[in-house]
Amino acid sequence: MLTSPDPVPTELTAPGAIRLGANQYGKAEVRLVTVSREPDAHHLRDLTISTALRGDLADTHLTGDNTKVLTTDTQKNTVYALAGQQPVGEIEEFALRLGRHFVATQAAIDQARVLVDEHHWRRVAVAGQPHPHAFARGGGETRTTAVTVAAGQAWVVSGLRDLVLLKTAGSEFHGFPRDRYTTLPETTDRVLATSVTARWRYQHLDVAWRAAFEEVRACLVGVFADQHSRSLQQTLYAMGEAVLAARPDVGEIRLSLPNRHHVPVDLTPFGLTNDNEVFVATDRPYGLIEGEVRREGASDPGLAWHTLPAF
Ligand SMILES: O=c1[nH]c(=O)c2[nH]c(=O)[nH]c2[nH]1
Repeated sequence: MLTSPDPVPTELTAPGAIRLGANQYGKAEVRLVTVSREPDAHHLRDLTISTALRGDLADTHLTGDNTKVLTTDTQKNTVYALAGQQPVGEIEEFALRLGRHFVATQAAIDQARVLVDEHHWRRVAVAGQPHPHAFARGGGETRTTAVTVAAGQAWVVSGLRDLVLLKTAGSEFHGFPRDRYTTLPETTDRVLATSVTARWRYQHLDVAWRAAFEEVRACLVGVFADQHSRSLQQTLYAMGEAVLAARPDVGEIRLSLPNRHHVPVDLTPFGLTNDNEVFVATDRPYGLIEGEVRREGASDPGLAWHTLPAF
């Protein structure tokens, strides 16, 4: 005999209003390369740009009426068109131009988010001379910005990622609790390595973007190199503290520091000693140390961090 299934609790079956939640749309990872051809040398910029628009976009979702949808194809074209009208300048300036363009020209759009990554190329040297128009991709480090434009306001969070740092002295790690599962030896002399992702919020827009970026980067690198580290956590805080001390225009900084472990290899099976000179660099798993360092009394971050991650 067939039995009817257990009744489903009514609160799970009762019809409730179904609504559209938060949404945004845009073109992700538009690749833009510009060459400015000056008489003596060419200058190269290599950017990846993502746009995302928010606003009165219910119709396209609910009825398929696209009258308020500035197409993602148009957003991509706008990136190229604005780059063609004047030099892109600093990534923050270009992101602000793009974001302001979308909010100013589209009645239905009240928020634009623009992420820009800058990829580095170094001018090559040939016979010791800087070449006028040949470049080599400069490592993996990327300069980033995330700009939000809304109702006459704008917020800028700039940063970097894949800044790989390593030091062979000045790093200890000990004093941690040992339980029945702890095997990690204490160390007073270890290799410390990480790949820095950093994002910091500017409290206003009147900033010399490149100089500010260089100063923040120099703080991060300088502290990593010079601080005597008792943990990557201590290093994270010291890096953030140095940035906030150097840059009053930065309200807070967020850091993500993977611990790229360098483990001394046991050479005793080979009848050898390892005097802290031979390591295996392991890629996973890795410790991941993350945190924010904030300034008391910083300005309201508004929508600044809502850009990150993209959604
Ligand atoms: O700097 C460190 N912090 C940790 O929390 C940790 N944990 C670990 O295994 N090694 C390290 N190193």
